[in-house]
Amino acid sequence: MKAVHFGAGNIGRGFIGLLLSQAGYEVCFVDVNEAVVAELKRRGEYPVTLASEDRETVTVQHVTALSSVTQASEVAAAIAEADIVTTAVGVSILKHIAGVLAGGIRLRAAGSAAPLHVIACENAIGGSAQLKELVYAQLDEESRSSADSFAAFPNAAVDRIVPLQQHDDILKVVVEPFYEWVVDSSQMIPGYTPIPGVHYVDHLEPYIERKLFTVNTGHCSAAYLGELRGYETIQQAMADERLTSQVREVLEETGAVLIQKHGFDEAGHSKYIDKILERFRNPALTDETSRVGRSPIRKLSANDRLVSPALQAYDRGLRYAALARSMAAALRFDVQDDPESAELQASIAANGPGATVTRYTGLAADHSVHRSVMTEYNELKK
Ligand SMILES: NC(=O)C1=CN([C@@H]2O[C@H](COP(=O)(O)OP(=O)(O)OC[C@H]3O[C@@H](n4cnc5c(N)ncnc54)[C@H](O)[C@@H]3O)[C@@H](O)[C@H]2O)C=CC1
Ligand SMILES: O=P(O)(O)OC[C@H]1O[C@](O)(CO)[C@@H](O)[C@@H]1O
Repeated sequence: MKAVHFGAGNIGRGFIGLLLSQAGYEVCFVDVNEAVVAELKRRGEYPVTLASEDRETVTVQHVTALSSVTQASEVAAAIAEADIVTTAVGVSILKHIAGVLAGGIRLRAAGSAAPLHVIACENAIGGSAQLKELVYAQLDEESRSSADSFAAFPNAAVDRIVPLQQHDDILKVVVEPFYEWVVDSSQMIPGYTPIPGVHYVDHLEPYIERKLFTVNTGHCSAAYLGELRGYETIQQAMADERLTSQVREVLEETGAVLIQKHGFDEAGHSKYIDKILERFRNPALTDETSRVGRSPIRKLSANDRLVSPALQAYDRGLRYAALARSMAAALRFDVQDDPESAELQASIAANGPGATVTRYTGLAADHSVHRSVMTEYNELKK
């Protein structure tokens, strides 16, 4: 079995590539990082270490790599022969890989036209659907209808904390032991071979919303509030009791939405929150607040981890003040080397915070959630 995986970064190597390899796939990574590509190709394996007490290391084998910059035709040929294509490049990068993926699909249509699953493993609602739209925009009518007959783009939710890596070995990844990969089985081609470790569900929304609005909402809240208080890592931030209780407050707000909307059991959801807060604290990891808060514009967008649950809480007459505080803290996220942080700060300086909130969240100035964000923003400035 053959897999092509776009993005040989933290999640690519530390989670998706690992699981696919353990399931018996030969994994071909595709990346723009030429050094990582060359090393994967040369060694054909790499180590993944679990951030737990005994720090178990597994060797991921039967891997190779191609450059998405210089080897587009080889990548297309690999896609034409693959059983599965996965991505972990970042949702905003999907548009850059759509062309080569379309090329692979065209080639496959002219050849085997065998069933192909394409799964975007990104932190986004409907990631694979977004990728499909980008790929289909590059295909003509005939290729689109051919692709319809053999390719499926099931949406997925992925969860594993993999911080920035700093090792002498550029391929080594240290990951938390926990992982969850949930795939929408209703969008899979009938007769598919399940991947061990993947949880297939016929209705993904409760899973992706529970994950994004708990793990990711909580994590970025800890990062934004932590940055404001001068903490460099999530572990330092989570040692601050006041900050932890503010993060818990946020998760109680999103939890109320999730419980009401999806019927999660209240006690069970409370345990889920406890477990996630414990994962954030993992002393075997060093996770920088600047990484976890990265790309604040994406995180403040209407369909993402802060605005979406706040709007759903507002619509249901539930509380959203703590979410508004996290959004206000996101507006203060001023981190060098993060282009979205720079853009946000430039917008605040040029247009003021109110117009900036409207521009990036889509919330009108007279919306209650917008007002609440502004109240919290002014409070945080004091
Ligand atoms: N790190 C984490 O804890 C988690 C990350 N995610 C999601 O996984 C995705 C990847 O995140 P990370 O692995 O942390 O990021 P990363 O930055 O470590 O990896 C991304 C990789 O994509 C590569 N890339 C960039 N442009 C490319 C292109 N045009 N073609 C091929 N490869 C390209 C980069 O060189 C890099 O190796 C994101 O959507 C993130 O939200 C989801 C769950 C956990
Ligand atoms: O690119 P993003 O959305 O910040 O993704 C990374 C986040 O996803 C998580 O892995 C949660 O699954 C966190 O470690 C991290 O905050």
